[in-house]
Formats: sequence, structure tokens, C-alpha cells
Amino acid sequence: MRYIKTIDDITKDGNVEFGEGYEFVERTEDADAILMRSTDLHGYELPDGIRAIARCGAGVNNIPVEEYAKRGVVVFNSPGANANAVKEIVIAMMILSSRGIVQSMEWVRNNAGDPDILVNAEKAKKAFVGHELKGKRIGVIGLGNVGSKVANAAVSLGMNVYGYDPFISVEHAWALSQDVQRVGTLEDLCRGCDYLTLHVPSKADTVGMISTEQLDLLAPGAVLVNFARETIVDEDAVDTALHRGQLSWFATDFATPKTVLMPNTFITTHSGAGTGEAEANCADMAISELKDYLENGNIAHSVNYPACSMGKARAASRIACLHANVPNMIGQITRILADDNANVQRMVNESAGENAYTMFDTDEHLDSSTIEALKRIPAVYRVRVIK
Ligand SMILES: NC(=O)C1=CN([C@@H]2O[C@H](COP(=O)(O)OP(=O)(O)OC[C@H]3O[C@@H](n4cnc5c(N)ncnc54)[C@H](O)[C@@H]3O)[C@@H](O)[C@H]2O)C=CC1
Ligand SMILES: O=C(O)C(=O)COP(=O)(O)O
Repeated sequence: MRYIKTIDDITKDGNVEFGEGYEFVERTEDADAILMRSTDLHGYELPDGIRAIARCGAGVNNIPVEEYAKRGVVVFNSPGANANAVKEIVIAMMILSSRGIVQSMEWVRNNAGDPDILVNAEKAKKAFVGHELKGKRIGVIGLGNVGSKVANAAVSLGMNVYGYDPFISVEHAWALSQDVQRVGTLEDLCRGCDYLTLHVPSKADTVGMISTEQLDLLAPGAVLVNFARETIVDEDAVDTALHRGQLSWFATDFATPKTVLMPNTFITTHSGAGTGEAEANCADMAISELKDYLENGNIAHSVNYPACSMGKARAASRIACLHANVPNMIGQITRILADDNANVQRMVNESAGENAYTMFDTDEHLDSSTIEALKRIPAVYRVRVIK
């Protein structure tokens, strides 16, 4: 039996299925792995028994991924699984910021008792005249799973679309409409934009990336949409730009003590991924990642360890070593296996950044003294006897 601790409501209806051989536990101390969403794990006391964490969703700034890597904990996310949901709400925010829809609905609600409301609405409506997205210039920062979809949707709405992403993946570059014009600098992207939308992760080079300098380059009265993370924008600069009219609207998914006091805002409850479809997609992907890791040692979509697969564990024994990406690891591991006279059927070694993963199948079970010797290799963080 394997034990899973869930943190956060993974789906609205509470449906989360791991299937046979798995049980949910209340206490993290009793779990092998964690399935979670947005809870902040910085400062969380993670028990040593936890081998893996799957974040149902994209952003992992709520998880100390490098610290966990050094403890031999593999962190997964579910790339792309909620991207369509975010794309749709971002487009909705752009339309809300352009058409006086909310204000017009408010007028109707406030005049509900007027017997001549139908006639008076005809007079009131000029206050809610907006403008169309078609023909406007939009800048998209970050052309990953969400940004590439937003950019393509904006193209299909007839907008002039500019994208900025110095680290774009080949996969996302392929997925991008040819009508999206790629720009080499953040400043060139911002210049003259009527809409600016943010789709980058929160990390050292993106925190505060939208500040006065960037906002001043936008077209006067531009709309800023932030469904990425609250940290990406300098909130004081946004507040000033709204007061000055440099920004006409700020649509954000993050209700911070500062954003809630700003004028001309549409603020949602971190609901970008809030659809049944996105929740189900994220949960499905995260659960299958966890199961393949716990049962076979395979890693897909980890944010702190390399991808690695040897298929189903069919040999007598499968061992995985999580270790630092330093020289001579394979040499040290194979020397210990040779001392045990172990016959290795297959072995893979992959690395990503500071961390690496070595997994092998052997014809027979290894002695416990061999496992202990593997654990004693200085740069080894964890050894898992998968089978
Ligand atoms: N509001 C919500 O509910 C949701 C918010 N998000 C947020 O949106 C972010 C993006 O999500 P995805 O598109 O799924 O992630 P992704 O990883 O597919 O795409 C992120 C893109 O940002 C680019 N990037 C990284 N650093 C950059 C920089 N300095 N300048 C420009 N581009 C840079 C990367 O190259 C990548 O293409 C997530 O990290 C998360 O913070 C994601 C999903 C739901
Ligand atoms: O996927 C992301 O990065 C999100 O921000 C979604 O967060 P959530 O899972 O809805 O709490």
C-alpha cells in the first residue's frame, strides 16, 4: 500500500482517484507523497518519509524546489493542464476592460425598480460605450503553455500580437501562430501596447519586471492583465499608473492588500485555473506522475529532477539514486554494485541543473549492506529500493 496526503482542494467536488494500492492519509508523517495546489510550503516541516510532491498546476513558486531536491524529494507539476482555462479568463478580462459590461450590468441592477427601465437603458447606454479588441496592439510576456494560447487567441480576435520570451521552448515556438511577432526586449514589447498580459513564472528575473519604466512605454490608457503571479508587477507603480490614467484598467487574479484598494480593477480570487476541466486535467496528470514515480521510479514533468524513464519495473530489483550532478557518481555507484557481484540489466543516468538521477535494474535483490553503501556516497541525497 502507498499513502498519499492531499493538501488543498484538488477538485471542487473532492473527486481524486489513485486506484488500487493507494490510500489517503490525514497526517503528512504517514504519507509517501503529497498531492497539492497553491499552499505555500516555504517553512513547512516536510517529514523525511515524503518522496515526491505533485503540484496540480503550473506555478511552483510556493514550493522550495531546490531545497527539496537536496533532500531527495522530486517535485512535479502539471504543465499545460490548466492553460486553456487561464487563456479563456484572460480574454474575458480583456473584454471586460474594454466594453463597460460590468458597469452596464451594475446600472441595470441599480435601476431594477424603474418601470421604464427598458426606455431609460437606451439613454444610459452611451456611458458604457467601449472599444473593440480587433486592430489593437497586445504584448504577451511569456510564450509558454498559457502565453502561447493567449497570443494565438488574440490573433484570431484580429489583434496585432507581439510576444516576448527569451527562453521559449521549441514546442511552444511551433505552436505559435505565424502572426505573432516576436520581440527581443521587454521594452520593445511594451512600446505602444494597448494591452499587456503576463504569463511568466515568479522567479528572480521576473519579480517586479513590470514597473513604471515598462508601464510608461504602453499606449496611454492601456490595459494590464496579470494572471501570472502578484509578484511580477510593482504594485505601487501600477497604482500610480491607474491614478494617472496611463492604465485604464488592471485585471488581476491576485487580491492583495494593495490591489484591492486600487481604482479601475477587476480582481478575481486566483481563479485563473478555476474550471472543472482544468482541475480534472491537473489532477489526472499529477496523479499519473506520482504513480509512475512511486511504482517505477520514472520521472516526467519534474521541476527539480531530470526526466527519466525505464518503463515498468519488471526485473527482480529496481533501485533509484537521487544525487548531486557532480563527476564520478556513476563510477562510485557501479563500484559498489561490482563489490556485491550484482548483474545490472539496465542503467540510466540523467541530469538537470544541480541534480541528477541514476536508476538501474538488477537480476537479483541487492544486499542491504549494498544499499547502505550507496546511501553513504557523499553526494547521494536518497536511495530508493523501488522493487
Ligand atoms: N492564475 C492562475 O490560476 C494560473 C497562473 N499561472 C501562472 O502563469 C505562469 C505561466 O504558466 P504556464 O504558461 O503554464 O507556464 P510555462 O512554464 O508553460 O510558461 C512560462 C513561459 O515563461 C517564459 N519565461 C520565463 N522567464 C521569462 C522571462 N524572464 N521573460 C519572458 N519570458 C520568460 C518561459 O520561457 C516559458 O515559455 C505560471 O508559472 C503561474 O505562475 C499558471 C496557471 C494558472
Ligand atoms: O497553476 C498555477 O500556477 C496556478 O496558479 C493555479 O493555482 P491553483 O491550482 O488554482 O491554486
